Amino acid sequence: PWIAVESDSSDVTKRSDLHRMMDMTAEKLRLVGGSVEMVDVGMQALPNGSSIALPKVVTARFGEDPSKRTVCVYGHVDVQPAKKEDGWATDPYELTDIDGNLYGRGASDNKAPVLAWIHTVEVYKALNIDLPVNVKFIIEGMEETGSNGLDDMIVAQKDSFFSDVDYIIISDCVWLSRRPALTYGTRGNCYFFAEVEGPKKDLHSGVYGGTVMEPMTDLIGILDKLISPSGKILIPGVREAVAHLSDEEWKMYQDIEFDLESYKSEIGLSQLMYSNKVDLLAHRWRHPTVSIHGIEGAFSSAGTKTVIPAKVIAKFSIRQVPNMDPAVVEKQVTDYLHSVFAKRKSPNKLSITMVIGAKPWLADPKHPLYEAGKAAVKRVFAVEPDLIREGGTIPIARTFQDVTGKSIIMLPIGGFDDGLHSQNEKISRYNYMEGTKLFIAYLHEVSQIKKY
Ligand SMILES: CC(C)C[C@H](NC(=O)CN)C(=O)O
Repeated sequence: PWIAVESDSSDVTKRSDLHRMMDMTAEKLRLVGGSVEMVDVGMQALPNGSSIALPKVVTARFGEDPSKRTVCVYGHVDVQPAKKEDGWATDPYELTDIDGNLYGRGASDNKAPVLAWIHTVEVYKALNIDLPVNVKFIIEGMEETGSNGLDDMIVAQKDSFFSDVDYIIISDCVWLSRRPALTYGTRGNCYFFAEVEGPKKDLHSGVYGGTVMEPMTDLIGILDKLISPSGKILIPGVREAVAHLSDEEWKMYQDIEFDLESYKSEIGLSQLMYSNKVDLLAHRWRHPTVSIHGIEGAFSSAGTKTVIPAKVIAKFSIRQVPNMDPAVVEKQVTDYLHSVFAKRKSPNKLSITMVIGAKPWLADPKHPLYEAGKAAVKRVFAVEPDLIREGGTIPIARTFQDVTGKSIIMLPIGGFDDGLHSQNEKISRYNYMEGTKLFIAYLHEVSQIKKY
């Protein structure tokens, strides 16, 4: 039933579904014996000046034994948008089991991993075995749009909910290959809207074309100046801020099992930006990049409408890395695009807004949490895990680290080919089941950690 809920946090018309999803999450946690709270995190301001209630954050607690360690599991139950007509083979909101894979929007990102964690505590209860550690949960519904409201909640509950938490565990990422992995870094994300506004209404391109400077032409012109075809970011100051790749990191990347040919065939491309493993991994994990996601207001349906759109809004984002800072990136991008736009001498109006400013996160992979992770992976899968970073963003990871001062581990169970945010997202039954075993084993290993 979780997949059937269209808990798309980016679409305000789906907000009631998102509220229902949070209620279902709370109910599930209650059913397995948790002390559950639904925390009101306030309102979300919308671009049109109105506001809408944010989904409540669900917290839960299992066990309060002061002699045990306490872990806090973070996850999210909101999803990215999905429509069957995007090219899905099945209904994205109907869980479909094909050949041992469970398809549906949010299957891997992040509903199944959240359920696997809930099943973990349920298993201990069902077998009448005491949990080896106290377990807390914090499950949100706005991760896919930047975790709106959660930062403030963490600050507010730093000395209450988080006071007895020793470690934070996040399972909102995927393995790099078929080998299980432990993740010690994520990139951040600065998400921008660039709006170009021209005539007061859309125009017929035959009647007016050639007489006006078109907003869409202006917009495409400035977007083209963000990044070169070979991937060089053209915004002054951005590349200069990036932390240097150390010899130790280079060696770590070199030792990781990763096949470029399989990567190419997984995504259906004959050529990649880099042809050696270390460069490719470094540009996936610890270099910034610019991606252009879409243009609102542009004609995008089938057919041939000959319109000059009056107002267009580009959506693009910069995955940022240590030592970049979202506030600095915001200024660099805004100043640069305005200067590029000024050279066009267009009468149209440009405005740039940064709507997400999520920081990158980096942990020490030598921390005992990672040793515990290695032991748990070995126990369940009988292999050593890869130590990897993640190119995507968990907006709240850095806040957890900075505000609570607790150590974090990312313990993924999703497969490398799960298709997060894409068509036909899935999680395999194998990863779901073995992943649950991994979590069960991990709680035991964490209980064995000596004071750090
Ligand atoms: C800020 C982004 C929208 C966050 C998003 N996170 C995830 O996909 C994590 N599962 C991302 O695009 O990286």
